[in-house]
Amino acid sequence: MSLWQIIQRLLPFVRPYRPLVIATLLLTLVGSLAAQVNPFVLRYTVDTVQGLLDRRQALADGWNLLAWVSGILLGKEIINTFITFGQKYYGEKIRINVSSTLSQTAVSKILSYELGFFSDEGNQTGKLQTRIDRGVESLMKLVQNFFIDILPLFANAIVALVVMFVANKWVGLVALAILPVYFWLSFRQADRLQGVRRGLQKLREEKNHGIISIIDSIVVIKSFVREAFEANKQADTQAKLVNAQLVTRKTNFRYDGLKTFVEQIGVVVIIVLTAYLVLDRQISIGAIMFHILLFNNVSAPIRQLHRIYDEMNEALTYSEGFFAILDADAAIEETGPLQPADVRGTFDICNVDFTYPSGTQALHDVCLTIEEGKTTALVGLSGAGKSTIINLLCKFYAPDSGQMLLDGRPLADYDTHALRQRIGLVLQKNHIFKGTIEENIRYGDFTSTQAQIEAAAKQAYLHDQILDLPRQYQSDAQQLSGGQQQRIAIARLFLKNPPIIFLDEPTASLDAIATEQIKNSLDAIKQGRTVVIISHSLAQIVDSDCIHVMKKGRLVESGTHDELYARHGTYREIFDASARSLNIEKLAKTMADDGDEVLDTAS
Ligand SMILES: Nc1ncnc2c1ncn2[C@@H]1O[C@H](COP(=O)(O)OP(=O)(O)OP(=O)(O)O)[C@@H](O)[C@H]1O
Repeated sequence: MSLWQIIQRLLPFVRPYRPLVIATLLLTLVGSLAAQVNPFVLRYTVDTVQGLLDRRQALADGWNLLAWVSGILLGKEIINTFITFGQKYYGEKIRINVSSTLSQTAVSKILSYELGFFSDEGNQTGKLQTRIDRGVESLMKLVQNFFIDILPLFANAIVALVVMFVANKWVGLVALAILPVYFWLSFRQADRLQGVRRGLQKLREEKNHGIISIIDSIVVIKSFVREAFEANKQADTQAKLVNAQLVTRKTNFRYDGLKTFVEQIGVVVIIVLTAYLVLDRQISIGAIMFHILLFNNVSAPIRQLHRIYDEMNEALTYSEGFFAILDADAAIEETGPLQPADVRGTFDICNVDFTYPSGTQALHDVCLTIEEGKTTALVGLSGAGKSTIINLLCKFYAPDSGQMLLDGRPLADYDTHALRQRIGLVLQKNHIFKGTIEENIRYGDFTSTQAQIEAAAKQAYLHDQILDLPRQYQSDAQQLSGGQQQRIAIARLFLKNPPIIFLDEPTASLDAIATEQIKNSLDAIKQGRTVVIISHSLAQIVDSDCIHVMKKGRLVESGTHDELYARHGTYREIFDASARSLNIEKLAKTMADDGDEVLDTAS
């Protein structure tokens, strides 16, 4: 991306602040004119003092001059203070507002993207966050450089250069001759840093991703005593980062030294030249100070040139990554025109193939039907593709090929948001947001009253446990146990009250009593709704109306529990293995013995 392209991309974000931009530009112009007052005043003072000395009129006549000069310089400084304040404040105001709009735009964009966007390697947590943070930060530096640094400095430099030329063309030429060397050095410096900076960006993303994954997996790390291993992994990235940062600093220091040297050559040449011109009686003695001060006005911004150019290059690097996030239009979730006012919930999946963006083909030629108002179970070993089917039914992903119909209409034709409003999804692990229990349950329906929230918590068998907490519904939801968090997800489902329900291992993290309670609650809510349930616990699915059995991404069997059991196929294999793992014989014997005891006592 070129600087011009970035400026064009930034314009729509800056445009709402047009009056502020104009005010800043005007202040800049006035400020750069005011900055030239000092050399003029100094030249006048030196020449007048020299005249007084030549005419042997010393202090008595000098007071008047000093009073005028001090008045002009202090008056100019007072005006300058207001100009600088206005310029900086308006510049900052533009910067802060544009930064906030950019961040908000990135957040809104990300929320509109499909799940595949987040599984891309460059968009993992931490990496994405670094790209947004760094991108906005760099773009803001660009806005700051332009409105707060470059404009005033360069306006100053140009005005000073013109004044130098007007005063004496030879001095003006010396000042002008230094500039190309300075520019050339600054550009070379920035170019050398360009490659390193791209590397730095990647390393910073990697470092942040690494830290976030350490926090996410801290329990596993500690339980396997892998602290040293994880620290080493980070140390490797850190070492590369240190190396890249040192290269950057070394390059900077080398070029900064060279540039200061070139600048000092300019100062020396101007002193020698102006002294010669004074001795040759071409200019007054005050002109020496006049030109040195003006040259300072020219070289001050040029001294900043590399920093500004550098930051601009940084902005180029990081803004590419940032705008790539804003521009990922291909990742925007697809939607259709159909508003499912009254969905019945019959899903027909025909010859569906599906491959995740990572390249894993999870479904092969799957054909199945999910009937409205019935409970359908998906059964299969881990990785068989059960959750993938739910992902497709929720339109989180689109199939590679084949047809997916809801109530006879292509799923793709449905308005995605409206469709999801009618689907309740409970996963094995559900996200609990930072906030109170009440806020987390209300996520299911923002319009619900406290009474409705409590009713949902009661249905999820969570209400009594909440009442035992010191702050009850206002307690921090993230501090709840895994099973309690699961019940929050189920309470959200009750509150949402959707006609279609997808349950992916909904009771996996619950204890036996809670599993039974929740099963009863879910059995109640299932009535008259279309339910798809995935569970490794056969007790959850034996009484489903239809069971589809998946194996390695393919549908291998379908039928009721009795039909599939009798078939001696994959379902029977899974069933027998489950029974063995539960030690059913022993359990049955214990229950039978207990039954005998009860009978004996009765007789
Ligand atoms: N987000 C993803 N990106 C890439 N591959 C994925 C993703 N999710 C699942 N897969 C792959 O797709 C295949 C099917 O996974 P899926 O989660 O549908 O299986 P499952 O039957 O639900 O398994 P489990 O019972 O363990 O939850 C697996 O090989 C898995 O590795």
